[in-house]
Amino acid sequence: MSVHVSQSAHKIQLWRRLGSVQYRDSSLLQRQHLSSFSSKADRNDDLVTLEASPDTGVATLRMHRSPANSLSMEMMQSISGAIRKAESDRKIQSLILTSSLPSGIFSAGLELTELYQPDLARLPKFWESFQQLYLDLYGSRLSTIASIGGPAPAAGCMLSLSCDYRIMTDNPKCTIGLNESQLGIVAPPWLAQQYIDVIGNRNAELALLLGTLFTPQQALTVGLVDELVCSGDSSIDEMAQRKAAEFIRIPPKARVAAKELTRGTQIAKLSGNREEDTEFFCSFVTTDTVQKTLGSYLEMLAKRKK
Ligand SMILES: CCCCC/C=C\CCC/C=C/CC(=O)SCCNC(=O)CCNC(=O)[C@H](O)C(C)(C)COP(=O)(O)OP(=O)(O)OC[C@H]1O[C@@H](n2cnc3c(N)ncnc32)[C@H](O)[C@@H]1OP(=O)(O)O
Repeated sequence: MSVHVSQSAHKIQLWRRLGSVQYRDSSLLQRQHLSSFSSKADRNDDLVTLEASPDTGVATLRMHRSPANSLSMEMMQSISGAIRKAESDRKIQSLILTSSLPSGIFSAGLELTELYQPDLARLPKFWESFQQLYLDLYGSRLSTIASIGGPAPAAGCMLSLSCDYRIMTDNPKCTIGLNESQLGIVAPPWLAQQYIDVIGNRNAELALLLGTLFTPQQALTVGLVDELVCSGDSSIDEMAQRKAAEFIRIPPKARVAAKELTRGTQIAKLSGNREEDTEFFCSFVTTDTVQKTLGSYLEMLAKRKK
């Protein structure tokens, strides 16, 4: 245990050195005015919808935080709340996670305004909500199916990695992967581990280094998604329902125990390390270097749109 703590302390020092100046005051970072990236807190009440069908045992969780289902703190809390609500209904055995945005975007990952020029009081709570969402979804007793009808970068990819099965629309414009390195940041260890577990060490190593966003065909080849549906085909929902029914046919206790076999260790690891993980994140993301890179990335996104 003491070895583990001192190694982690060493890692924190390393990240601090990577960012040349420690972020202390938001005024230090007010270089650019990015008017389109200014929102922080949003209303908790209309970000997701949960539709439970006791007859089939399947619940569908639809995300609709416009414009891109990016994960603000409230959005993550809403998704976590909906997962727990579905779990509390003993008739429900399966959960389909999908987006109901007209654009089809599954999720654009973490809300970048939470990371750029962050509210320092909110930042640890934001990260804890991200950890909690991972724990709730990855550790759910329900069989979980991600129905991915659009792009799923970074934490959007994490949402799908935390499910038991991933179905994606076969549209080359819809990409998926952990692209954090392109933003000058890095996925937390528990998210990187999910990637390694799903696509294997070598694929994950390369993809994490390069920040690769896989097309659906590439994602299928590396095993990042399990099945593709022809673009424009509305049957992605039907396929998700069919898969859910297949999982439901497995006796629940055996299904949950099988899941525990492969996920229990990672879940216990983060559960016992949340404070340190949060401290690490806050000190890393607030370094001047990371803030500068995030600022440039946001500008690039805004320019690309124009
Ligand atoms: C133990 C310690 C840990 C150590 C590590 C510490 C720290 C780092 C860990 C941090 C982990 C981060 C994980 C993340 O999730 S970071 C977020 C990464 N996300 C992205 O890179 C996605 C960026 N977005 C896109 O690529 C595209 O928007 C798209 C999702 C592919 C959709 O493209 P398109 O259909 O063309 O739509 P637009 O680009 O026009 O976007 C529509 C709309 O949405 C806004 N937006 C998009 N993404 C985000 C976002 N992530 N946050 C906030 N807002 C976003 C975009 O600006 C447009 O807005 P407007 O319509 O208002 O202009």
